[in-house]
Amino acid sequence: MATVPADMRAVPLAVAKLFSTTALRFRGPFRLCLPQVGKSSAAVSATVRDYKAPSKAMPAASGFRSSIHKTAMSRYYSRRFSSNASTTEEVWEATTNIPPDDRIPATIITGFLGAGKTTLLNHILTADHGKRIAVIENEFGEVDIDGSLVAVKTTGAEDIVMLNNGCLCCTVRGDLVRMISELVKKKKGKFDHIVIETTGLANPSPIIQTFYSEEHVFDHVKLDGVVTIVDAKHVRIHLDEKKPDGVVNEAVEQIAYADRILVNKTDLVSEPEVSLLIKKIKNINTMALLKRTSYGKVDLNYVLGIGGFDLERIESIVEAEGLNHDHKEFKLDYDHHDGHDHHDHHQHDHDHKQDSNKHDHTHDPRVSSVSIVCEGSLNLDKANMWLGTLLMEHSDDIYRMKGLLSVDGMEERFVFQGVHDIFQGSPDRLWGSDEPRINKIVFIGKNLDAEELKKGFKACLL
Ligand SMILES: Nc1nc2c(ncn2[C@@H]2O[C@H](COP(=O)(O)OP(=O)(O)OP(=O)(O)O)[C@@H](O)[C@H]2O)c(=O)[nH]1
Repeated sequence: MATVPADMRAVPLAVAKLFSTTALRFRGPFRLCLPQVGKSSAAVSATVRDYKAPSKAMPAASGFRSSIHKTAMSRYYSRRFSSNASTTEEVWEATTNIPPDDRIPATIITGFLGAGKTTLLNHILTADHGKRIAVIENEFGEVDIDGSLVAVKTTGAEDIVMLNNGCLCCTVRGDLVRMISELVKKKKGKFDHIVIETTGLANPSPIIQTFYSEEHVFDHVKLDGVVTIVDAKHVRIHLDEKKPDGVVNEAVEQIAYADRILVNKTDLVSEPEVSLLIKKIKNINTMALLKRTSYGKVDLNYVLGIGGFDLERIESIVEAEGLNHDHKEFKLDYDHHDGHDHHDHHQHDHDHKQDSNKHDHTHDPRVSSVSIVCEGSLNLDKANMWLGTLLMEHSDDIYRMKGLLSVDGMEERFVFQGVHDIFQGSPDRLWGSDEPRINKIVFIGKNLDAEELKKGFKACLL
């Protein structure tokens, strides 16, 4: 089982502490790190509790192939891991443990069987965006690799590795790690971006976690975003499918983890059907941006280089939450002066006002988004305890979260993002002197108790 380096792990783990002056990445019992009041602070990245590593046993034949595709050469722009970690000496030492962000960005393309993943991939590979793209494909069963990927022929793959019979989220995650490691070792400098196409039955969560839990991957590759392509014609059947307790509904999960959602095959359905579907999708994930597409035709900037896991982008994401650029009807009616939440129930109410005939609650009701928008400043200790305890107790159910917080005594805003038990946080820019201190948090997950979350948050306010 790969672990994070010892110097990153060597932190006391006893106390739940979220905001801190140190930048650490660790596993073990939870510690969140809040800033020490009066000191500048740096990023923190943490794994909340011990992560269950994938089995190292390789299946006899497992489901990957990788290839590097060339289009025009382009310069790769590096970005820092976290924005402005102006630091004390102690902090500086810690922050040096976090690799500078010249890591290779990786995009996960997910979506149910037949939704159009390969079609989108081909669009990406044949478009003129100047990026050299390494592709990792995960297929179930035997496939004709040359036949199934048109772009291999048109762009010329430098290297193809293919493995079959396994789902990336289950048995072959070890292969993903190995493949990324090999790409980095043997081909670094020859590609600018990695695109991973999952099988239609993959749950994105373990794949996302691989980018944080596997040292070799984390050090060289950063997750750029999860793009979920949805079959507008058929997805509803899958979203509505009742699964036995404990069995994942992949179609719902794929939507829940997404940074970008492409509602594809819009040529096959009527406009009202698409609108209704979009409402269902937004009930699951209010955070992702969404576009309608046909044959995966989308501006590539919309799916590549999106920084879905970057702390620097948290603001735009929490600002945009519910305000989908493609579908303005999902704008949520924030009251910036009274703390309140937006939950799928709220969204349902909202939708019903617009169309009272459409009672469309049939997706897995356990997966939803909760947003909290509230002015005020948080007591440091209470916030640490609340968020720490929340993740300790519910990290399995919290798929993704993002937030921007005002902490009492801290001059900067604190931004964070998390996936289950993985937490990254950092102070970003200073609050403006006249700027209202508005906290914004979005949770996406299973069985989220909106009232409880709201109550817990409010109890941390001064
Ligand atoms: N009408 C229509 N067909 C589409 C569209 N996008 C993809 N298709 C077709 O849908 C079929 C499945 O597309 P793929 O791109 O192979 O889907 P996939 O998600 O990779 O499929 P799996 O790998 O089997 O899960 C193909 O025949 C595509 O040509 C679209 O927007 N409209």
